[in-house]
Amino acid sequence: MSVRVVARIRPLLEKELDKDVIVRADRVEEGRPLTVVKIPNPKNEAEEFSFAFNSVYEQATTQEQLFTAEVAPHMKALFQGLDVTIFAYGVTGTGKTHTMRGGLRLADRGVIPRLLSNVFRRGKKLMKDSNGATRVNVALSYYEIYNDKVYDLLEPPEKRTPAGLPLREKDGKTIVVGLSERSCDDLKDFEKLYIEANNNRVTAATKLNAHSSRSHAILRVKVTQTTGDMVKESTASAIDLAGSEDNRRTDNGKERLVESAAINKSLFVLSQCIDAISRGDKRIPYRESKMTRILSLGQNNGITIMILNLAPIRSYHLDTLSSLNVSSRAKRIEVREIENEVVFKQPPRTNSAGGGANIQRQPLRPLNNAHNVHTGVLAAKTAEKAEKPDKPVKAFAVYTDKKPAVSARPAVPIANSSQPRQPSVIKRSSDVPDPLSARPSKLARPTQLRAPQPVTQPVTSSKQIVISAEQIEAMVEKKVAEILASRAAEAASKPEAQPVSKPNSAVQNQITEEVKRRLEALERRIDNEARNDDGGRSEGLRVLLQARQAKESGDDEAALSFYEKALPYFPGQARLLGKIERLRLKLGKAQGDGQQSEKIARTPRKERRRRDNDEDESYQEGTEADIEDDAIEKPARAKTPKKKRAPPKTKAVDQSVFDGGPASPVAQRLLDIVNSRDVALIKGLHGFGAKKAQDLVDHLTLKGDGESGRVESLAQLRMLPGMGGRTVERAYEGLVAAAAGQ
Ligand SMILES: Nc1ncnc2c1ncn2[C@@H]1O[C@H](COP(=O)(O)OP(=O)(O)OP(=O)(O)O)[C@@H](O)[C@H]1O
Repeated sequence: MSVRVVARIRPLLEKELDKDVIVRADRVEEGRPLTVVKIPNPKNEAEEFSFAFNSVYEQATTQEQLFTAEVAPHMKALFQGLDVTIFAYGVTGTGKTHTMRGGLRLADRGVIPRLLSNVFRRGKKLMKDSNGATRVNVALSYYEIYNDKVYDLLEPPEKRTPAGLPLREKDGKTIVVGLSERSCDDLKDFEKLYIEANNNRVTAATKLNAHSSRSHAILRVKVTQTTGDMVKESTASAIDLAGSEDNRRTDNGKERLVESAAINKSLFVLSQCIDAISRGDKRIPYRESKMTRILSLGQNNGITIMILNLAPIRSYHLDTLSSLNVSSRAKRIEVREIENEVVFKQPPRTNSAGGGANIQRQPLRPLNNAHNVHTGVLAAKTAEKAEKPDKPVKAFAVYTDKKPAVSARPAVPIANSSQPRQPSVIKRSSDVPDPLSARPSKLARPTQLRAPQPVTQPVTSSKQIVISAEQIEAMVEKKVAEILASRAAEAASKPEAQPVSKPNSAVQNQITEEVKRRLEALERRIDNEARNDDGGRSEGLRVLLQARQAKESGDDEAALSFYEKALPYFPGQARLLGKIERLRLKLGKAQGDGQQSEKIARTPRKERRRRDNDEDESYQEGTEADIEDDAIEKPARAKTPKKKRAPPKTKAVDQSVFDGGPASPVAQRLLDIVNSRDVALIKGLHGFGAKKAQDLVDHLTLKGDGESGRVESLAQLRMLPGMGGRTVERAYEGLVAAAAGQ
């Protein structure tokens, strides 16, 4: 299922009563729930932007209403073994802490105390209903991320070390090493702990909020249910993020500015992660901030609810628009709804006969991943009941009121939690392949909770989600080990080949050191590439690495095969083709199917050089040839200012295509690329950089997903911001040249 994103508009504060209200909740149709936030276009007040969410809560919404609609329905799932994450996001002073923590009066209590109250109540009921056969334990940990450092809030501030607590990845989850955990028996226990811990949290008065949170606060509520030797554990995480701040408005002093920079940076990384996930990128920059590592949006299993807090007044206008944009994209993020595994307690170790050091310990046996009955059944039932829309609608919708956008492209209201949700509505059909946004699919869930069973196959996603840095690391490590092993075997099988004066192991060491050094350089290079990757380029480089490794180990057949596999990632790359050709010759293979090789051989050197220069600049910087020749032997090349590339030489272009004339096939191709809104694709256009591509996509996104957001002609494209001068012509000529070179 997708991350559920709901918006909450806070009421006016006393000092704001005379201020101009510009944000309002709306519905797509009379009689439907509130699912739309409307806000004027800052550049044209007559125009209004609309952002659709799963649910929208207006100013008068009480704490209880929000909790009942958004959090309470997931408590059952928590006890069935699913992790639940709720986080508040928004600009400073918009009500995140109010939503999560709330006030001291009963009616003002926020999501966190209500959640705990619900957990204790359910736990007690479960124990009672099972006549004591099931025990439920609740344990808390509470920490903050302040200036990108993690501090335990359950420990007094004197105990903090300057570096804070380290993070580590374990079983696919990020854990804070050395974090304390306190068992909690009832609400009173919790409140005492929570109030004390909050006194340790860094807050300060800023111009925009008298009690501004200067840190992200993460409360983890671990629920452990024990029945006999069966242990089920799940965690509810409630996260109160610090708010982004526009320091032109805050008058922040030096200390506040440092905090603010850390807050803004982590929130920026979060928005980058959201963008990358919603685009289907392979690399998600989670690791660039501790907050995103911990939040692991889209990587964590279970249920995730994002509460976007909004202030309704004009002074927040641009900030509100920016957080509306980010959160709208967050709705595209899919999370896998998988319960945590049930484990069996270890029998106590004894020294009796049959035991002893030689006996292998029985490993903890995961139960079959029994899936969430509640949401699964509910979803299935409601999907049946739900009236079927004519066509699936994207979850994300930004549109303006200028056009009859609502009816033209109805943002199907995604049901409020108080109503059954319709996951099928917001999903793309699985049988329509969408290469631009490969997303992890939801796992099939059985409809019945199964009895404990012996180990079964672990459930895996049907699609590859991301190749993580760890996986790449593991892959490279494995390769290094393989090469070292094959070198060792080679050396052992040919003792006569070793110089007599050198002992075998010394030569081996020398070789392995060399191989290691070279592979490390390659790994570093690939890591760098992966950081900047926006397409299949790092995948291509990974294949090239394998080719290089195969060559290192003398396996020319495998090397050739890997080089050939890499070719689609770098089509027409002369050096790569040259390598393939040389290897083919060396292996005595016919060139019949190597048409490209022939083409290279016949292409005059000058022409080849010219074409190489016109090729995608990104490949020029990261070619395998570079890896071999430069990255290993030389330190990273000093960055010299990029020379402006000369536009590719093409035949005279018919100017009418730019002035509203009929679109040629190339013009249509250009428009298709632009309308794909895929930064990676657009960036590949001649004369486009990452920024220009991103700006264009942002502009189109703001215009909405309807007709007004599509570019229908090159003349129209030329009118868009940043598309002036010869930008469009250059992109067009680049495509003409590419077509001619094919
Ligand atoms: N729904 C609400 N009802 C009443 N008052 C609210 C509501 N939401 C926010 N407020 C008030 O608005 C002010 C700012 O709210 P809060 O401190 O929760 O903002 P925040 O988003 O957590 O800010 P920061 O990021 O700076 O910590 C507080 O005085 C709070 O009591």
